Amino acid sequence: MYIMSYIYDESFAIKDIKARMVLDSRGNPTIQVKTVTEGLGLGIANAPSGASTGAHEAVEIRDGGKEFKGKGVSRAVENVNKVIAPALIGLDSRRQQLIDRKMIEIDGTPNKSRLGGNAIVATSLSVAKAAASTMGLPFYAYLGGYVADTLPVPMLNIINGGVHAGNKLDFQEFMIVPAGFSSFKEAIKAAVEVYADLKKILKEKYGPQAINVGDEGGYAPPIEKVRDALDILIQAIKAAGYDPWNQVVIALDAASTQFYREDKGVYVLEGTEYTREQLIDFYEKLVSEYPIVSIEDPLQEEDFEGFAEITRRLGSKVLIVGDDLFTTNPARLKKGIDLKAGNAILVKVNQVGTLSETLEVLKMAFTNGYRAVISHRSGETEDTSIADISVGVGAGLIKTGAPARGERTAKYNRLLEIEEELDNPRYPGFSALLRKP
Ligand SMILES: O=C(O)[C@@H](CO)OP(=O)(O)O
Ligand SMILES: [Mg+2]
Repeated sequence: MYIMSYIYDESFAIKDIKARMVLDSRGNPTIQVKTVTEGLGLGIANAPSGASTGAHEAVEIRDGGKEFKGKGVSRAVENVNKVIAPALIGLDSRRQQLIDRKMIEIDGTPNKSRLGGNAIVATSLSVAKAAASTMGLPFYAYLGGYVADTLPVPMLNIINGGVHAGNKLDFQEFMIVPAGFSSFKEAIKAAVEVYADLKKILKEKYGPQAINVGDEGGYAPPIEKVRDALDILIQAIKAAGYDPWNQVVIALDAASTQFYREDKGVYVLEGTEYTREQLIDFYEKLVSEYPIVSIEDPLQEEDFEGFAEITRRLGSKVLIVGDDLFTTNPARLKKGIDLKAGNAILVKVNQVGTLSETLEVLKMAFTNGYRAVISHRSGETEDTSIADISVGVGAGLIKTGAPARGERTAKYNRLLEIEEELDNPRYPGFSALLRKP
C-alpha cells in the first residue's frame, strides 16, 4: 500500500463502491454512487444532468433503446460496479487526485465517453465525501479546513425561459441576487419574499397559469420579452420591500447558444436577428437601465472573441460568466484567460467530470482574477455536494435555482445548516458590483 504524504491509516482505504439508479428532478434516471471506507466512512453522491449542455462537456452514458425512453443508466451503473470499483477498492480515499486520474486513465477518452461522465462524477464526489466522513468532518471542512467560513451569495433563478420552460422567453434564466445582506439566512429570507411577491404579481397580471414553474423552480409565465421579465422582477423586489440596486439585484443566463443560428451566424432574439455587435449593444443598454450584476453566456459557446469584446465593454460593471463557453474545462478556461474572454466562470463538477479537475479549474480562475459561480444543473437530485463545495472553496457565489422544488431547496437548506454550524460564518455579499441607478 501507498502511504506518501498521508499518515498511513487503514480506515481511509476504500472498502466498497456501489452504483445504482435513482431518478432526477425531470423524472429521468441518473446514477448514485456510495463509497464506504474501512473505517466505515460513507459518501453518497448523485450525478446531475443538464438540458442546455455545452458541446465540450463530459459525456453522459445513457442506454438508449426503449426502456426509460432511452435514458436508462444501467451501462453507467455497470461501469462503476464492474470497472471503476475494482480499480479503486483498497486505495486511500483521501488521494483524490490519484483516484480521479485513475478513472480518467481507464476511460481513455478526452470527454469521458467510455466510462461515462455521469459514472465518473458520482464516483469522484462519493469518494471525497467518504474520506470526509471517515475523518469525521463535514464535506466543506474536508475541502477547505477552518478557512472555509464563507457562505456564497446565491443567484436564484425565479423566472425560467429557454429550454427550461414552455414559454417564449429566449433568455434561459432571470435570477435575483440577494447581495446586500449580512448573513445567508437574511439573504434567503429576502429571496423567498421576492419569490412570493413575484407569484402574486404574475397571477394578477397574466392569470393563474403564469405561476406554473420551469425545471429550476422559477415561474414560467407567458412573457416573451426580456425587458418585460426584468420589469416584473424589479416590481417584485420593490413589492417585497427591498432596494433593487443595493439589496436584491439581478443576474441573467442568456444561454445564447440556444438562440444562435449557426448557419446564418446570427442570434434570433424575440423574433429579430442580431449580429454579435448588435447583441452586445442590447446587453449594454440593459446593464445601463437595470441593476444587472452578472450575465452568463451572453454569446454562443465558441465565440471567445465576442466574449473578449463584451468583457472589454461591460466587464468593469458586471460579471461576464462563461458556462457553455468554458464547460469547467481547464484548457478552455486557459484560452479564455489568454484572450481576456469573460471575467467569471460557471463551475459544474459534472461538466468536467471529476472533483480534482474542478478544483484545478477553480484554482486557475482565482489566480487569474476570475470569479467563480458554483452551479447546479437543470436536472438535479437531493444531493447537496455543491453547497459544501461552494463553502469549501470559498467561491463566494452559487447558482442553484428558485427557493422552491426540493432538489433546489436541498442546497439552500444545506447552506442554512452550514451557516449555523460555523463558529464565525461570513457573508461578504457582493458590494463590488452594486451600482447606483
Ligand atoms: O445553463 C445553465 O447554467 C444550467 C443550469 O442552470 O442549465 P443546464 O443544466 O440545463 O445546462
Ligand atoms: Mg448556463
